[in-house]
Formats: sequence, structure tokens, C-alpha cells
Amino acid sequence: MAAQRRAGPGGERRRPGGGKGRAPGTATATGRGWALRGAAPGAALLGSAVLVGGLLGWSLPGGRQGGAEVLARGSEAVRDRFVEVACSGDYGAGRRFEGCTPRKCGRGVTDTVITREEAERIRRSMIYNDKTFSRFFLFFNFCFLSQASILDLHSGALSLGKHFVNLYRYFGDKIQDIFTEEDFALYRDVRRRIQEKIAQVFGISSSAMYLTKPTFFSRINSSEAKTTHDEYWHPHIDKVTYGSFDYTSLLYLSDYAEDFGGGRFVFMDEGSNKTIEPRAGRVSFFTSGSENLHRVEKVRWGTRYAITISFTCNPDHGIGDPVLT
Ligand SMILES: O=C(O)CCC(=O)C(=O)O
Ligand SMILES: [Fe+2]
Repeated sequence: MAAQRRAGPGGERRRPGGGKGRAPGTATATGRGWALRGAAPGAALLGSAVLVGGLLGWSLPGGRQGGAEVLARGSEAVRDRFVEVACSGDYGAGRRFEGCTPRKCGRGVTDTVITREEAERIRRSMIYNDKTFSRFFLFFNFCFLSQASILDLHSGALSLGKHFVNLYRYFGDKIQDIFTEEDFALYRDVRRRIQEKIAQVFGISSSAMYLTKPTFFSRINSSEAKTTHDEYWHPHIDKVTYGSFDYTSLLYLSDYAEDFGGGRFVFMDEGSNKTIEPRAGRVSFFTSGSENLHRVEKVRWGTRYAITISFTCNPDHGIGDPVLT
């Protein structure tokens, strides 16, 4: 049995400065991919100038804090919150896919799709598995000496300081001692529920959306960045950074202000940033174009865990769920 390593076509990540990634389909989980230094000129302006949205959800946003508007506080349980923004022109150039390509753009937050318990289960399964606790813990401690570690759930690529190891290759058949079928099943179910939520909120068809890569688990702490791979905090546009993304979702696995300080997610709108404070089980999702330029604040203390799960409308860029085969 080995973890499936389906490298879907396309999805090659664009590097800062326009360069291409390393080996396509392998090193798709680099910290660099988080960052887009010098994001597309004018993107900030565009992203913010188009902000038109009122709240379409049931609840009001968390309020203002230090000049930035808090879209969702860590201390509140958000039922469903959505802010519509005008779509950028980023979806017009290529092929449009009926029932999926965004016509409605915006950002949503919900604490009702994934439970805190599920988030904690995923976090635990990512950090260690009881059966192989000592070996895996040592291994991961080693990996996590660097500030930001990323595990690509599809390719198994794990950032290790300046290098990458392929976890699935490294552990081979023993991968099933680390991730169980239940872990993968939970992950698949979580992915499905997030996909349905996005489809519902944006008025598209869930069956017209495809999971795309990279989909990755991230762990960030406050130690010094050792390489550019650790520099997760740069403003970026996911569609530019990752190419194939049309809808991005983030599942948070730990709590802002409880487990870590800093590390808030910020939509960079002109004059008024909008902040999301991570909370275990919280899902934030948004259209991936320049209407949603964003960054992550530097983590000041503690450890922040999250999963990035993203969708494309182009079936050629779709990938399968990771499964233990
Ligand atoms: O972890 C986060 O809150 C955001 C990460 C991000 O921007 C990305 O994965 O592209
Ligand atoms: Fe991003």
C-alpha cells in the first residue's frame, strides 16, 4: 500500500519574479509558493477599488481593530459570513467554464462546516500518529526546526529547511503507520463539505469544480526565516502564485491568541484591510483572483497550523483526493 501520488496536469506554480517552480508535480509545497514578492502592479488598487460588497450573511463582521476591519474574530463562532466584491478581470482571459468560472466574487467565513474536533483530529494526524509517535515526532521535530513547514498532501513533498523530502517516498509502505485510512477519509469528507459550501455561496455547481494542487498543510512558528521558503507573509494573489486556482479555501487548525500570536489572515483592500483571525475548524474561502490580494501576518509566538485546499474550474488542472491505496 502506498499513498497515491497523483500529480494532476498543470498547476505549475509561478515563482516570484515570474520564474517557474522546481520539478513540476513534486516540489509543489514550497513556502515560496505562499509568497509573491511585488504582487502584480495595481493589484492592490484593483482588489480594493472593486470592493463593493455588503454583507449577505446572517451576522455582522467582528468590527474594527487598530485600523483594520476584523471580518471574523477568533473568539466568536461565525455561522456564515460573506462579503461580495466585484470580480477582477482575471477570469476573462482564459476559457470560461460554465457553472464554475466566477461571476460572483468575494470572501466567506464559516465555523459551521467543520467542527473544532475534526480540525483537532486533522492537526493531530498531521503532527504525529500515536502508533509511530516517537519516530514520527523526531522526524517532524527535525523538519519543524525551520520557521514554516509545508506538507503537500498530494505529492507528499515536505519542506525541510532548504530542502524537500518526499514523505510518501521516504516512508514508502510505512506511510500507513503515519496516516491512517481514517485520516484520509476525514480529509476527503472535509474537502467535500468545503467544496459544497463554496458552490452554494457562489451559486456554482459543485460538480463543475475540481480540486487542484497544491493542497497543503502548513505549520508556522516565530523563529527566524532561514530561506525564502519560510517567507510566507508576502502579499500575493493565489491565481498568480498558483496558476490554476479559481477558489481558495483555508481550514484553520489552531486558535489565534490562544495557540499563537500574529498570524492573522489579511485581505489587503485599499485603505481598510480586512482581517480573519484563525480559529480551529474555521473555514475561510474566496475567489482566487486579484480582487482578493492577501497576506498572512508574521507569527509572533506559538505555532499556527492550517490547510490550504483549492479548486479549479478547468478539469485539466484537477487532481484526485489523496488516498491510501
Ligand atoms: O494560511 C493562511 O491563512 C493563508 C495561506 C495562503 O495565503 C496560501 O496558502 O496561499
Ligand atoms: Fe494565498
